Amino acid sequence: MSRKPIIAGNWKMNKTLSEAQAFVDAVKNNLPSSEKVDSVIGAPALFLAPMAYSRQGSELQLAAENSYFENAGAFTGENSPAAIADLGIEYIIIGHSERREYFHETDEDINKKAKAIFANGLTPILCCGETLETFEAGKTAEFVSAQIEAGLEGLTAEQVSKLVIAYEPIWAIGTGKTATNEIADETCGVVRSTVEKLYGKEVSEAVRIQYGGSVKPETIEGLMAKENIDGALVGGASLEAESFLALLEIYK
Ligand SMILES: O=C[C@H](O)COP(=O)(O)O
Repeated sequence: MSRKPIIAGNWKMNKTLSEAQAFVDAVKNNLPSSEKVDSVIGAPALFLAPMAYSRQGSELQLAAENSYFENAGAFTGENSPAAIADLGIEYIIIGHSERREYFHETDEDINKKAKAIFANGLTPILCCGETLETFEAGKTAEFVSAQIEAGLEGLTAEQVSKLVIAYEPIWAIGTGKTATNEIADETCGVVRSTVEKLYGKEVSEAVRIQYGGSVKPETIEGLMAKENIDGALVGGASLEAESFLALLEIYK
């Protein structure tokens, strides 16, 4: 089965609105066709409404970097998935290791977010990945499998077949240490096998799995050639328009 690649930037807490708008202006007419690849930028919630307006008519898709799991209520400072969906954007990233580590998000929170995002008609990009300690102890497969099982709890087969999962070894994020293509593919394969165990072959063949962690324009082609890798979630190399476009060059 051929899965459409999805290359997603994750800006994290970077840029001002004027910088974000300059980025959209620079990339919006230079992206490959969405028939070949989904080209996505994950931006701070503050910028999503103006970016959704200025990307109109282009191939640029947008992601929020997080949301809450309730649609409304007394949750000061949180962003509603319903309000994000109303902006007309496509994805919400959930369970990034920075959210898990610095904001103490649990697998249970992340699972509730996945359900809320699907209920609002958007697609979650569900992140998983192990620490250096877990990697060095040879426990990556069991750790990542457990994160996936907990994250998918109660989702339907139809939902999971539309899901995007990002495997990001924490030791490779922002460190310049990309996992080798083989390690990245092997663990993306573990993710796919976990989905197969839970939902069967058809769903596991449909789910798209990204690798993330120090992906650069020079390294993306080798990663994308691997069987189990369907895309990339990219931090640093997505911040400049030129570099983001270079990540997509192989799809032009
Ligand atoms: O979400 C993106 C990842 O955390 C990777 O960031 P990085 O490409 O700067 O290593």
